[in-house]
Amino acid sequence: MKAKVRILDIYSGRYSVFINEKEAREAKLHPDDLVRLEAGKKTVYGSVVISSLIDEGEIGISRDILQLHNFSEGEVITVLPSGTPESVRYIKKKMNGEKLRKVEIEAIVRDIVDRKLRDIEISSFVTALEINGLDMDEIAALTIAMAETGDMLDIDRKPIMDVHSIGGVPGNKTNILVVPIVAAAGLTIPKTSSRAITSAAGTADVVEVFADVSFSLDEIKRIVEKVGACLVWGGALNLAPADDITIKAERALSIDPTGLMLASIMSKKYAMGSQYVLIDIPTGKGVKVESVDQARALARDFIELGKRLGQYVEVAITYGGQPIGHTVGPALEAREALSALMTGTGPGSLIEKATGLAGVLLEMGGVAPTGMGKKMAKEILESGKAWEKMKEIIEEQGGDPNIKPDDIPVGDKTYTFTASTSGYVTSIDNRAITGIARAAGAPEDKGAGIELYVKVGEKVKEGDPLFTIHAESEARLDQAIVFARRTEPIRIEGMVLQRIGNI
Ligand SMILES: O=P(O)(O)OC[C@H]1O[C@H](OP(=O)(O)O)[C@H](O)[C@@H]1O
Ligand SMILES: Nc1ncnc2[nH]cnc12
Repeated sequence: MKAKVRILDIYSGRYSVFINEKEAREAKLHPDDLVRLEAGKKTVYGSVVISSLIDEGEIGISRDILQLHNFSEGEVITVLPSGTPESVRYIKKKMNGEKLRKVEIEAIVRDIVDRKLRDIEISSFVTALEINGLDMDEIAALTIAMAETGDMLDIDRKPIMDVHSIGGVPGNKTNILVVPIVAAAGLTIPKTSSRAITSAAGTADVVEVFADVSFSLDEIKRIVEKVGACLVWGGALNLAPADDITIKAERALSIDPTGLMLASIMSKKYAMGSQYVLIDIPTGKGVKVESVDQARALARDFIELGKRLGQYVEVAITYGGQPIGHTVGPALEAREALSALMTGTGPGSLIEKATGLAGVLLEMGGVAPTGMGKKMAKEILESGKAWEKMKEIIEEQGGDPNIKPDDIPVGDKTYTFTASTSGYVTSIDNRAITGIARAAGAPEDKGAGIELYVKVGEKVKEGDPLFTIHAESEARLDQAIVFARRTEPIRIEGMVLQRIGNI
């Protein structure tokens, strides 16, 4: 059918197309059916919403659809039903535990990017990958398909360095220190990050507190050519666009299937033209990788995938048994990261990890002799050179380079938990800490999160403060308090762990 475009001020996070009830009946279209919109040479897919608010002869286009193509008000377009895409059959194959061929993986990725697959099918694909996994041939095919369905960055500098954490550990603001340290040593490091996937704050969520993170490829090229680095959100770019679509499903389910994680991370690195990549695998209880053996196996996969993509990859297995530093949540983490850069000091776990990772990159990039990288990274941090570089990055990314960490607002609804007994802290539960910060509103509420006053091994006295929850609303604070009471994230030697009666 032909219809006149009516642009609707609706933004729902779904690609909805609104059709008049009578016309939908005549065309045998039902709610959530996939339709093809043809405007000249451009084809866009959307899901049907039936509405009497739309007149006959009109088609309502949501703002989400406008992001895919700039339809104009009153433009006449063709609307056609679209059958189930062939790639759904391949998703079912993976659900049954079968190996996918390269062409099948390419079809799935193309249909994800073209929005022919809806959220429900994408979630099924992500779930099938979580349950049945991918082998290295499938991962390589997925990585290349993800990269090649988007744009590529071409920066005329060598070598191009990169760092990426697989995440999972709360408070992991480390790369906000690593990037300026490495760039201050003269290396080029165009860093893209995702927003939170399983945690309460992804690096992009934290940087966004004090600078813009959404840029076009041309803007990134300009920033990186000027200051040697950036700290941006990969999702704002058309780099491996299938990645950010699948991340949405991962975030909703709080899962990060290993094969998809490898493809997702490495497709972005490939598209950014990175030649030397350092992957951080936080390892410990309650994170994505719980044992060193698992971390080694994953490291081998990253290195092998890098070889197939023509990249030199090294992996650092890092301690992920408790949160990094003392803060969790975008604004609180931004304060801690900026303060460490500004003063050259901070929590041991943050400084040690950041200078350790930066040191590896300095050696990989050939600016530090083998074994001397960490020392050089520490000197760059302590001398203030990393902070100077960070100020350049902040300024180029539209932030205030004279920002003071304490100027950053944090949630003013607070509640502090205290020690119920005296003793040593024996464990801090990563999952519970993330759950509390998320219940408090992070990462969407930037000021929400947790300030930790103790770490594993420290001695506390009964009544000492253990952690403060910050939230932006009383309702969120109450939810976080309930979650914290239920999970008791900080364990102290001598504590009664459970009370069981009436069995
Ligand atoms: O912890 P979760 O949310 O699962 O993982 C997502 C985080 O891990 C990576 O960190 P980085 O950008 O390398 O610092 C991603 O980019 C993202 O910020
Ligand atoms: N970009 C990304 N995609 C998937 N998993 C990740 N873990 C950390 N970063 C990730």
